[in-house]
This record gives sequence, C-alpha cells and structure tokens, in this order.
Amino acid sequence: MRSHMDTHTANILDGKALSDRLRGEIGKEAAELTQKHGRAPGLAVIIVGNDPASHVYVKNKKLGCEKAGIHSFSHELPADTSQQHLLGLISELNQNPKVDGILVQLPAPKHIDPETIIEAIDPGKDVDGFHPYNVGRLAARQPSLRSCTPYGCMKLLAETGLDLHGMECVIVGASNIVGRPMALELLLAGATVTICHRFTENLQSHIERAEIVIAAAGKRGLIKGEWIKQGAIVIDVGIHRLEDGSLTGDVEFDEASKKAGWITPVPGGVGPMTITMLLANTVQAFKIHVGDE
Ligand SMILES: NC(=O)C1=CN([C@@H]2O[C@H](COP(=O)(O)OP(=O)(O)OC[C@H]3O[C@@H](n4cnc5c(N)ncnc54)[C@H](OP(=O)(O)O)[C@@H]3O)[C@@H](O)[C@H]2O)C=CC1
Ligand SMILES: Nc1nc(=O)c2c([nH]1)NC[C@@H]1CN(c3ccc(C(=O)N[C@@H](CCC(=O)O)C(=O)O)cc3)C=[N+]21
Ligand SMILES: [Mg+2]
Repeated sequence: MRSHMDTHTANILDGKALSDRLRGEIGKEAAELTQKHGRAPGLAVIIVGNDPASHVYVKNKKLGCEKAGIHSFSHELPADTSQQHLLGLISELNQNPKVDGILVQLPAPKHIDPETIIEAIDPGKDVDGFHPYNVGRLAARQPSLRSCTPYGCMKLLAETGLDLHGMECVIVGASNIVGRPMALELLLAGATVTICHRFTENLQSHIERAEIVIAAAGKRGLIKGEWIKQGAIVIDVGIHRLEDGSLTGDVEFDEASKKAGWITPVPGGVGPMTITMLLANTVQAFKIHVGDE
C-alpha cells in the first residue's frame, strides 16, 4: 500500500519483461515470413577491434537473433582493419540479398570515421537507424527505420498508458545515437521537448519541471533523485560498469524511486529494449526488401 509519501516507490518499467513479450511476437512474425519467402530475415553484425564491452553487446545481439529466428552473420575484424576494407565489406553486404540489416558496432577504432561508415550503409538495411536518411525521415514525420534506443524508450513509455501529448519532456544528452533521435520521437508523439547538453545552464531547474526525464549523458549519477518531480516518468539510458562488475545508470535510482511515478532500472530497463528494437527493425527491413510492405 502506498498510503504515505515516505513509503512511496515508483512503478518499475521492466524492459526485460517487455522485451520478452515483444521478442515472442517478433519471433512469430519472423517464422511466418521465413515460411512465406523461403528464407529467414538476416542481420550482419560487424565489430572492429576487441573492446570487451562491445563484444558483450554483440554476443547479446547474436543470441537475440537466434532466439527470434533471425539469421545472424558475424564479421569480427582486427583493430587495424583499414577504413577502405570496412567500406568494401559494407558494399558487399549492401548487395547480398540474404542480408536485410547491417550494423557496425560503435565506437570503432580512431582511424575509422563513423560518419563515413554510417553513410555507406544502404538506408534500407540501416537497422540502427543512424543513417542521415533515416534520421531525416523521422525529423520529417515519416519514420522508416528508427534508432533502436529511442524507439525502445517509446515502447517503455507506452507501457505507462499515459497520453504523451503536451507532456513536458527533458532529455539529458544530445548525441546522434540517443539524445537527438529521442527528441524527434517525443516531438512526433506530441510532447513538449527540451534537450539539455554540455552547455546547458542549471540542469537541475530543467529536471525539476520535467514530467518525463530521459537520462542519456553517460555520466554516472548525474541526475539527483531529489530533483525528480513527484510522479514523473524517469527513463535511464546511461550504462556504467562498476568495479564489482555490476551496472548502474545516469540517475540516482534509489533516491529517484521515492519521487518518480515510473522508473526504468539499470540493468533490465532500456538496454534489453535496444536489442529488441534491433530485431524488430531487421524484420521490418526484410519486409522492405521482399516488398511485403
Ligand atoms: N541502454 C542502451 O541501450 C544504450 C545505452 N547507452 C549509454 O547511454 C549513455 C549515453 O550514450 P551516448 O549518447 O552514446 O553518449 P555520448 O557521450 O555520445 O553523448 C552524451 C551526451 O550527453 C551530453 N552531456 C555530457 N555531460 C553532460 C552534462 N554534465 N550535462 C548535460 N549533458 C551532458 C553530451 O554533450 P555534448 O554533446 O555537448 O558533448 C552529449 O550530448 C552512455 O552511458 C552509454 O553507455 C548508449 C546507447 C545505448
Ligand atoms: N552500432 C551500434 N548500435 C548500438 O545499438 C550500440 C552500439 N553500436 N554501441 C554500443 C551501444 C550500447 N548498446 C547496448 C545494447 C544493449 C545493452 C544491454 O543489453 N544491456 C543490458 C545489460 C547487458 C550487460 O549485462 O552488460 C541491460 O541494461 O539490462 C546495453 C547497451 C548498444 N549500442
Ligand atoms: Mg541525493
């Protein structure tokens, strides 16, 4: 019973449970499409170098594919792979009719320019939704392949059952892969959107008036629990691995839980949803390629 303010704790937005549910549906659709078209949806994952954290994400992506009946093609390249070689591989995968989605794990080593790589991917196979074509589609209110992390955050927000029209949203972080496409998603959903970044003055004052907080600065504990407006929805995108191996986010979870109406945990919040939306995008890309939509 939540009869007293002091004992208030937020509802958990469970990204693991929602992922399990959605991956069941994605797997069902992948099986139907495989039956109908005689081949499974295919995802090519390219990783350059041996950053251990990146390898964990890539392993999770492959496992997610397997369980959903999506064929995964893995390309593990050494850290000294030239940009030209990588562009050659992308060009082959762009042509390969068995490959519906192409993902190049970021960050890549320093001698590789991420913008050049992203632009080389066929926009119809850009299951990360990072290509300027796909970002532009979202900006122009005609979304095609949508960036996985913001798309996953929108699915989590839908779980609250709340109408987002006119909601005061504050996004912390303005990166190309999270903050910016997140703002476009929320704008498309009819919310009022503020984007905070490195040059924002008085972050606290912005958070204090937010009905929805999206924390994606990549700074552990940046968002203080006591800043959260009573009843607000808090989506924590940040991921930080602590010395003991555990994970935590950009939000002070325990403190924020006392104020928020809804909150995502780390782990088990946004992370699993990012991979789920990657699987959903791969099925969508398959449908684009076979002309099923
Ligand atoms: N759960 C998931 O699925 C995913 C999680 N992540 C995690 O999310 C976090 C963000 O990732 P990503 O977007 O790639 O990170 P980036 O470092 O690319 O971007 C961080 C953004 O936050 C801004 N920022 C940094 N410090 C502050 C501050 N003190 N106040 C306000 N804004 C600040 C930066 O501003 P400026 O632009 O001015 O530098 C930048 O716009 C990381 O912890 C990452 O691990 C990322 C992707 C997926
Ligand atoms: N081209 C590209 N596309 C990406 O989507 C991409 C990328 N590069 N580079 C790195 C970031 C990060 N990212 C995550 C994916 C899953 C979890 C995830 O599954 N997290 C679990 C925990 C996993 C663990 O135990 O480490 C959780 O939060 O519960 C986290 C982070 C995708 N990214
Ligand atoms: Mg505190």
